[in-house]
Amino acid sequence: MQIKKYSLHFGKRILAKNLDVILAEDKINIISGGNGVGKTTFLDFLAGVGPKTATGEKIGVPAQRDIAYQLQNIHFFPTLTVKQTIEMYRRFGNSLLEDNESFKKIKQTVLDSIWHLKVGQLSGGERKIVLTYGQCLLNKKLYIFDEPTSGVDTTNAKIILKLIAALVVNNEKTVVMTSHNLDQLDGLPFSKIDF
Ligand SMILES: Nc1ncnc2c1ncn2[C@@H]1O[C@H](COP(=O)(O)OP(=O)(O)OP(=O)(O)O)[C@@H](O)[C@H]1O
Repeated sequence: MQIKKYSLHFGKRILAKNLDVILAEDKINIISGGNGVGKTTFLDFLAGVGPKTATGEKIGVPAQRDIAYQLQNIHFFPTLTVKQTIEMYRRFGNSLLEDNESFKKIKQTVLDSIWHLKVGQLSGGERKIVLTYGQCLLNKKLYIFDEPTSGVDTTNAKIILKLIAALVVNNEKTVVMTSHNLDQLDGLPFSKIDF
């Protein structure tokens, strides 16, 4: 997948001009850069929900129905239990993926102990883990995550990233995410795109 001549401006403020971005198919693509450089807006553009002032030619980017996009500040049904939430994702997605070691591990170490709690009762980090687990179950071609590990402790961040890596390694999906913490990606296949 490739974006040619990506440009973004807000009024007179130019954030990107004619950038060419190639997305690796076999690695997690990390959009990296300081606060406010336009990382989230690029993800919005990729997902087809960006502002009109974000433009560029998308080559090989799938249709919106084949894209899973997890926003940074997740809003979800607080009265559903974790079990109900995951079961909903299972219906939409590919529950066979749960046989993967990373899925099993996160289920056992995190999800099982909160399985019957309501999403509204969870901590911010726990909520993120539940929803990232669900997103990874979806059967899409392109997965976009905006800072999936922010607010998550180091141990759980590693587990989440392994889950995301399983999409590219075992499942041949394209993954794009933003992160301010590249150290967490040590040992995982990733390719950095600087903004
Ligand atoms: N609708 C808008 N009108 C004007 N400026 C905007 C609008 N939306 C975003 N911006 C500005 O564009 C810049 C890029 O925003 P964006 O959310 O893409 O940054 P980011 O790189 O993801 O930052 P962070 O790392 O802090 O999340 C910011 O300075 C933001 O204030």
